[in-house]
Amino acid sequence: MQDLIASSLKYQNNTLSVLDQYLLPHQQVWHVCDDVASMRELILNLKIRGAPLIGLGASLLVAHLAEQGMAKAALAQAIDDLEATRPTAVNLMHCMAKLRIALQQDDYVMAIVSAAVSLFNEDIALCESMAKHGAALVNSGDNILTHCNTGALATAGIGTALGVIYKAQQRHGDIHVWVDETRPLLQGGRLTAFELERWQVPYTLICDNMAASLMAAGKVDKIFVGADRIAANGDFANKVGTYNLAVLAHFHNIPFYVVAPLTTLDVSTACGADIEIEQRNSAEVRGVSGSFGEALWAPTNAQVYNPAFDVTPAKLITGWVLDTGVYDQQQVLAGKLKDLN
Ligand SMILES: CSC[C@H]1O[C@H](OP(=O)(O)O)[C@H](O)[C@@H]1O
Repeated sequence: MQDLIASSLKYQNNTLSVLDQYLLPHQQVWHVCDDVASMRELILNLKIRGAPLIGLGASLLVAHLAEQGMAKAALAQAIDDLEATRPTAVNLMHCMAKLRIALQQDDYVMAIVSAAVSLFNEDIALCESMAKHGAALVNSGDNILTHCNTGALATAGIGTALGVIYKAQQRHGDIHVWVDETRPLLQGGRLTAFELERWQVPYTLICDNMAASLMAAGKVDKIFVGADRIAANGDFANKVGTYNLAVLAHFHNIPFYVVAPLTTLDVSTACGADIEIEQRNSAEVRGVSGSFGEALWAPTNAQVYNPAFDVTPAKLITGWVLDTGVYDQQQVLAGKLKDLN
């Protein structure tokens, strides 16, 4: 398989490597990955994360295993096991479905490698398209709020929502970004801040509970977020805390945009209530340190609720920025997204 290089995923000299996003920004550690168990561990612990990227990482691993001579039945099992790793982001299921089709071909090794390479290169192009459409919505001097991390670290290209912000800054040169730290795993404070510094985009880091007062003070002009799964009616699942922002934006009449590739649309899921929300372990909320895993701040036995995502209804969304264009609420509530699939 040809060399493929992205910000946090690379296939070089027949070796698949993943940049450990859990350790960023203070440590940059690349892990070589050559088996299903290690890819599952990397995905489960958000060392590789981001809806598009986990699908691409899993796909490149399957292609690598196919080239290494893994038997057809074992490849089918690998696809099943990888697909089962995290339930909410549909990109993983989309990629694994493509590989299952490739596995049925006579020359399934070539077909799987070709599919994995196409998925990777397509993602780069999808990011550019989303960024172009989304940047057209940004005005000079805008203060944009974003949540979690949706940049190059989470994709093979420049990102989804953060790709829009990057392209808008290239166009205007004078935007500012409010960065939600995004509890509990701090993808915003750790990863989005890291990327915006790299891109020299001015930003201010905030705690998630500060967004409301900034909106009340008129300091937020637009909100752009990513998505893990968009239902047929336009509802979408995204990092927990997104729904908070949508309700606040609606109250304060602030444009709220979701940015995702069309492949994040899952027309087989009718509405947001049908999206499975991944429940994660309590240690992430309690905070764990030290070799004994003692809680950093909450009592060790605290009861914890830790959904990784929440669902935002279509009625709170101003626009859906896809690689195919921007769709407003009237179009989506009239069923436009189903026509796109
Ligand atoms: C372009 S990434 C989309 C999506 O994935 C992130 O979730 P996680 O960090 O748990 O992988 C987050 O919800 C982003 O908006």
